[in-house]
Amino acid sequence: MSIKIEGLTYIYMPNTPFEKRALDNINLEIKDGEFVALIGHTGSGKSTLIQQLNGLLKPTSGKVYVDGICINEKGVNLKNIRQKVGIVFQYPEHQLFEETIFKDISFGPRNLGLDEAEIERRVKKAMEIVGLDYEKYKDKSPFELSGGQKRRVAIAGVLAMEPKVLVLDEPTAGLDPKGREDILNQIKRMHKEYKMTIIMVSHSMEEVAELANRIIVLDKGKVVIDGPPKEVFKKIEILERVGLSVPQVTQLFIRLKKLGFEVEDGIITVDEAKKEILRLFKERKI
Ligand SMILES: Nc1ncnc2c1ncn2[C@@H]1O[C@H](COP(=O)(O)OP(=O)(O)OP(=O)(O)O)[C@@H](O)[C@H]1O
Repeated sequence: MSIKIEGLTYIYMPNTPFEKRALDNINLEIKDGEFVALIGHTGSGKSTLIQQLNGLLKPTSGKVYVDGICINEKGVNLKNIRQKVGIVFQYPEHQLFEETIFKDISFGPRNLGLDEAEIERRVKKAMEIVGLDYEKYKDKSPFELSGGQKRRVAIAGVLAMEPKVLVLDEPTAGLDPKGREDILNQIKRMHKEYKMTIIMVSHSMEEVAELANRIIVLDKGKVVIDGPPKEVFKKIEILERVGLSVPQVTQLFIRLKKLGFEVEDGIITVDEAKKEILRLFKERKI
């Protein structure tokens, strides 16, 4: 299922002194199965853009197509679109409210009017994807859990709608390193095993280098770079101009090269760095 964005502009509070052009003529196509990272400095328009993907915000001008359907036309069933494109907002655990984890995760499917067996199947599957044991947790209160676990329950609530595209707005914000790693591993699984299309907003270049197949860089509501991580992280000058950087290992290898070591270009993950350092040792270049 693809998402296509044509000439999308969005202005907050138009024709007032507070008018703000948050998105400025965005053109994009996101294909089935992609893992896209959306990065950009604070205020660059990332959250505004993702809210356009399921019709939560309506374009000032331009169009958004989901699965070939223009979602901005009158009469479009937005409930249907929101089932296909699930959004996990920042700190989604703040929206947990039911007394048990089962009830919380089943809230969306129940609203769809599904029968009890189907609701249970979906809750079980969603909990499995986020790594929460169904029998152990289903009757517990979500408020008894750790921060990372609460977030997983919240994500499971969106997964229970069985979206084709999952949009995550800074899914690791505020978590400790273990919580971060767990959530990232689960997102990786959703993409690999469950074949979901993932769009992830992140401030961490390390996370993005590790996970995404494609990076879209926003600045002042415009797309300034769009490409595979290795290509994007070569454009250091543009990234710095828009207040971003490259992963720390990339910075390290750029310095090693400047110092005269014969290192490969385009090292962006810790794993690649490890292999490259081992190669240098083997070939006695360090
Ligand atoms: N409800 C709103 N009313 C008016 N202006 C807004 C509103 N929401 C966002 N903006 C403005 O629109 C621009 C884009 O904001 P947006 O939240 O989309 O950026 P962002 O890249 O998601 O930032 P962050 O990384 O801080 O979440 C900013 O200048 C912001 O101040």
